Amino acid sequence: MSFNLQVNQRLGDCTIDAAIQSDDRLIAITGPSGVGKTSLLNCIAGLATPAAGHIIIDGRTLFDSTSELNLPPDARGCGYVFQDNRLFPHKKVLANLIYGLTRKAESAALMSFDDTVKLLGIGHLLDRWPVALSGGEARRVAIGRALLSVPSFLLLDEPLASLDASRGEQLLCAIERIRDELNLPIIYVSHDRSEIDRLATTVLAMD
Ligand SMILES: Nc1ncnc2c1ncn2[C@@H]1O[C@H](COP(=O)(O)OP(=O)(O)OP(=O)(O)O)[C@@H](O)[C@H]1O
Repeated sequence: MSFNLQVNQRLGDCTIDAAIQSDDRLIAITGPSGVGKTSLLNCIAGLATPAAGHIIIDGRTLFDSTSELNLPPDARGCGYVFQDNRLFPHKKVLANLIYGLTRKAESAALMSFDDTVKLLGIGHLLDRWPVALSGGEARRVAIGRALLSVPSFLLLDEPLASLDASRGEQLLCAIERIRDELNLPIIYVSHDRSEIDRLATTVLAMD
């Protein structure tokens, strides 16, 4: 099974009570602003600890409150593309991209560096500083960096937010290819129903 998640968490006034099981390689999480979508991703990445539940991805248990198993973030193999990208501002795009790659055998890569750059259309940006990227360019670099880190699974938090229709369509096509060509479990967070209908058949609606 690709995903077997049950997460209970309380954050201030917000209570997360989420459960989903799916064999799909891409599942979507949707719901209104403030319902806890990002907090749920943080639990899956290991950046926050649920009060109770389990997180099992591709048969690998990352968290289980019953057996008190809680893998640290760097043992989870998570490629996390944050809403605000979080590129290293002091490294050029090329250095951001190879940051993860240099820590692992290049032969283990899901896709070669050149193919990743081509898929995301970022070849002309390699010598730029992050501060000189548009929102859509930075998002594509962040996805490239996550893919090149050879993740066991990918978390995409509102990846199309703040992009215009044409840039959004380009990125959606790239995500469809990642979904179809790489054998990688993906969790896609969005509040946009049309994006979700296009990408996912398994949807966790939080409310
Ligand atoms: N560490 C924390 N302590 C207390 N409350 C928190 C904490 N982190 C998040 N929250 C609250 O939990 C709620 C859920 O936040 P979260 O960012 O997960 O929502 P979201 O569904 O991703 O929203 P958006 O769609 O706007 O990004 C919010 O009310 C937020 O203020």
